[in-house]
Amino acid sequence: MTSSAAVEVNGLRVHRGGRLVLRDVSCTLPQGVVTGLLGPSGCGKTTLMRAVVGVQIVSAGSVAVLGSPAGSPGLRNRIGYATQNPAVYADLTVAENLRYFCSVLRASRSDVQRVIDEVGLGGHADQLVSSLSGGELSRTSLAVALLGKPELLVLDEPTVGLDPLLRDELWTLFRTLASRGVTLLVSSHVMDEAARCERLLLMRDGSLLADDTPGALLVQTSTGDLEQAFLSLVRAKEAA
Ligand SMILES: Nc1ncnc2c1ncn2[C@@H]1O[C@H](COP(=O)(O)OP(=O)(O)OP(=O)(O)O)[C@@H](O)[C@H]1O
Repeated sequence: MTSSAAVEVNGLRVHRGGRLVLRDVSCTLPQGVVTGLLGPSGCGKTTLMRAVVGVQIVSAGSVAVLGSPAGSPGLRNRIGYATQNPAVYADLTVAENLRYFCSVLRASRSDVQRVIDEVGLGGHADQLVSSLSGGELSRTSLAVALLGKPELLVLDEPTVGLDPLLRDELWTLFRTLASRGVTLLVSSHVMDEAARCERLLLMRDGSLLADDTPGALLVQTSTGDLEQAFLSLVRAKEAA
């Protein structure tokens, strides 16, 4: 593992439900960088994220995270993971959930207010989670992932259902965190989010089509936008 790599994935192969859903995936996540994981629904984004977090049974290959094998007990408090289906308690308020997870993680109590402010949920802190909108719920899940100042954040479609203003604010937060040295892996199936990432992993049908900067992908494919670049890479692979 190189010193600047927070995550190194080598020859990762995963079966789910008897099907091969990750096919020899290899990639590197540089430390302090926002890496976008993009590709169509069902291509394997969540599965790759689960492997990085260490909750996915793998058939072959290796995943090293912050210098240790993924899933090592010592990594637990160093990684924040926000899933697509928020794992928060519906019958507690936003602040109660955060106080609960704060004690589970043994994070500082002052973190609760910090993360509420970071995700813009100040007006909803005392609201029951069961009454939140979809976007507020996903921001609550993101707030939980931010507790304890993790070194690696794995965020599965954190901006789904958010209006453009909130999306913009969250991407600004992601870049601020990265500038402090946090490594972020952020999935999306919306190509217009790709341009906001410093690096991109483009995925299709369980394989990586590209692991590069948005600018380099445009140059490599001689295209003007990342949607076209993705299509060009798909066609090149099919023609090969
Ligand atoms: N528990 C499971 N059992 C069997 N197959 C599964 C399971 N979970 C996921 N899969 C399959 O694995 C493949 C990859 O799924 P994954 O959730 O990683 O895709 P994704 O790119 O994250 O999709 P989306 O953007 O829709 O969330 C899909 O074909 C999916 O149907």
